[in-house]
Amino acid sequence: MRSSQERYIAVVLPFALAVAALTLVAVLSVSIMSMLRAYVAGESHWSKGQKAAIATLQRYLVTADEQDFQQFRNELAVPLSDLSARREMDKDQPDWELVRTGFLGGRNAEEDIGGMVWLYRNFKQVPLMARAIAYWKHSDEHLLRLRDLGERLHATPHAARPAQDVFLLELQEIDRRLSPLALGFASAINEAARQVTHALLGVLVLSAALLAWSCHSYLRRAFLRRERLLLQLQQSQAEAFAEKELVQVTLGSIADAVITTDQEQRVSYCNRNAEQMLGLPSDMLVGRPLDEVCRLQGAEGSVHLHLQSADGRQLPVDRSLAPIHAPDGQAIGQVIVLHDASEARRHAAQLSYQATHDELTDILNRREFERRLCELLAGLQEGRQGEHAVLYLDLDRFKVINDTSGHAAGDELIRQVSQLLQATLRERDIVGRLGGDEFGIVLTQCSHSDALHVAEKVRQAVVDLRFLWGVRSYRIGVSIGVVLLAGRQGNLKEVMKSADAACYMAKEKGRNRIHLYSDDDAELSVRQTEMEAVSRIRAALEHDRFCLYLQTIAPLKPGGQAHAEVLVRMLDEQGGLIPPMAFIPAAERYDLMPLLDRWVIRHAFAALAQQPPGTSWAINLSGASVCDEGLLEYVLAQQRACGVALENVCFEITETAAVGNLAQAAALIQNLQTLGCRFALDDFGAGMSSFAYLKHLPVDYVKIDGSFIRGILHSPTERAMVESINQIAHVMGKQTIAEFVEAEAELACLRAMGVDYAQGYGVGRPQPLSEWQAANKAAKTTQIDALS
Ligand SMILES: Nc1nc2c(ncn2[C@@H]2O[C@H](COP(=O)(O)OP(=O)(O)OP(=O)(O)O)[C@@H](O)[C@H]2O)c(=O)[nH]1
Repeated sequence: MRSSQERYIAVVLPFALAVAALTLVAVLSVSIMSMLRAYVAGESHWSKGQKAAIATLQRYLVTADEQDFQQFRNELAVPLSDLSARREMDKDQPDWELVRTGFLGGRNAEEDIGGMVWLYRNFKQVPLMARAIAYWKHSDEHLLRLRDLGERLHATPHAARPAQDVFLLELQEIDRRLSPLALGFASAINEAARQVTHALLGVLVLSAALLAWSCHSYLRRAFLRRERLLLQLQQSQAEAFAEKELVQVTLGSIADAVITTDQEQRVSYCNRNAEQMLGLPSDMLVGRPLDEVCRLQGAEGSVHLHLQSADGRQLPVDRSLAPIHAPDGQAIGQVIVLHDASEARRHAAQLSYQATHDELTDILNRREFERRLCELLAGLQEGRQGEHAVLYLDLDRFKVINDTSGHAAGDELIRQVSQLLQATLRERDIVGRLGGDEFGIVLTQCSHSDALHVAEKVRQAVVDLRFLWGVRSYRIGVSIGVVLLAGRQGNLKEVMKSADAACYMAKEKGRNRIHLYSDDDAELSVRQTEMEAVSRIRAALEHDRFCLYLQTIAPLKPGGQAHAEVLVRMLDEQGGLIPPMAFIPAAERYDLMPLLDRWVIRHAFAALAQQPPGTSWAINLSGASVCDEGLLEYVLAQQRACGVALENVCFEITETAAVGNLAQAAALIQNLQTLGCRFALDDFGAGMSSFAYLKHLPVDYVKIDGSFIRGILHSPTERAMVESINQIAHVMGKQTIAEFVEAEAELACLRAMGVDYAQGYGVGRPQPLSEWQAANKAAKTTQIDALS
């Protein structure tokens, strides 16, 4: 952008130049005119001198008066002086004094001489000037002749002069010559003056026209520019107005309070919401110091503040500040935006409450309970002093209330127990619902002896609670595990595990009692080992860390079809095999078998669907799965998912599982048989009254318990048992499978008895699925041949 000085120069300079040019032209014109006028005046003196010289010489010719002759000389000196001045000027290096003396002698004014010299020197080549000078130069010869004639006449004595006529004639002849030259010079000079006058007049007119034209175009441009600026201004004004209007409407309609201040922190604007929040109208706010009208409380620098309005109300607000800057960057105020945070903070408080409290009981949830316990343990780790205790509570036979009076009754009881616990305990104790009918209590700063008393007080309070639901009245008990905390002691996981195990022990020992955890409690350690196994099984289920093994069941009669039993192995985190005995008992005790059975069904079905047609596998079902009402649907869903032929699936259930759940087992067997599945009764003979049940169980195969097979070669009783099982099964239309067959002799004996199939190391060891697949492909037929 040009500075104002530059703009001023840009405007003024053309005019200054035009005026200077005009002035120059005017000065030049006047000077040249005055120089020409000097030459005209000089010519007049020259002519007068020349004329007077001729006249006085003529008179001298008659009078011979010396005075006349002197006058002649004086008069002639005028043109001759001009001549000498001119001749001096024509030299390369003129003597200016001689020039000046010459022109002065020509009766020229002293002040004109400079201009005359300048004009002569600079314009002698210019045609008009050159013409005048030519006349002037032509006169030289005649002037000099006149001088000579005069001198000659003077030198000739009067008497000796020739006839007067000779001189007179010569004089007249000179006069005749000089007169036209003088006239020519004068007219040339006048012509020059005229032409110069015209030319300068033209230049002047042109310059004036030029000046007028540039004035006109400048003014026109300036006028147009002004018009344009005016127009822009009007637009800009309209835009500014619209923008201001938009800002005002926007600020007025936003839900936050907007306040602007000036440099002195005085309110310069506030919108409608600001008026409401601050409790004063705008005209009472504008101009007042911000601190006076907007009183905020809260930590310095915090955006979460409380605003105290003029009428004393406290409003939670979030504040944001933004400085306002002038175009030069200087801060000229700020914008303060206050957001009414009541709703947001209420919502946040509610969310935080929900995240930390149990929905049903309003006491702490498990996560918050554990977080607080964790804090306490961290304090102990850091060396903080104090004795505390953790109580793990599980209501006894709570299920009964749910089952007899419904879930709503159970919920109500859980609520009442929560209130009871809170009422029984001190403020500073931590009470939370850990899930279901389990509660956790941390007795903070409570001596160990007191802790056991408090636990007992809690137990008693629960026992004393008479829960009424409709016409029914219930009394419940609670089993409590207690872990005493002091000094550096374990992490949260360990403490909770110990409390849980202690609670379990309280249950095991007959319920409604307190069990104090101690590290060297043998029963507890068994329980903890089992619980660890349970968590390992759960993790393995979650991460699919199981694999399938297969053990061949070979036919002992020609034409019989080989099949195989599916066995499951667990993998540890490193992929190592965990034998069934290390996890099946724990899975059975902690109700994980249905999950495990489902895992096997899903994977075995998928693998079997990929086998050659006619391949048949037996899958074990635990007692718990026999009672699993959803099992049938699960089997169907898996069949649909992988398309396995159910005719190739045989389920094995143990005799004890079947007998323990006879009705469910019979129903399940029938339902699955209808779909094409077959059934085998596993470990047959192990039970006390196996035969009595066999007729109620419509199985296809009976698997003779391995304990009998081991004795068939040496014990007549065992052999008789196997024979009778085999016979009775055949009579009932079932096929038999001998388990744990190891020796060739056993095989021969079983074949002789007419047992249909054999399974055991003597037939084939359990193999991983892939190995079994490869081996079975090749050996499928030869194995049968070898056995026959
Ligand atoms: N009404 C209700 N029942 C629940 C809730 N959460 C879990 N349960 C039930 O509470 C019962 C807890 O059973 P358990 O603690 O295993 O058994 P119990 O009947 O108390 O018997 P023991 O603990 O062995 O003495 C289960 O039947 C759950 O379905 C709940 O929020 N409301």
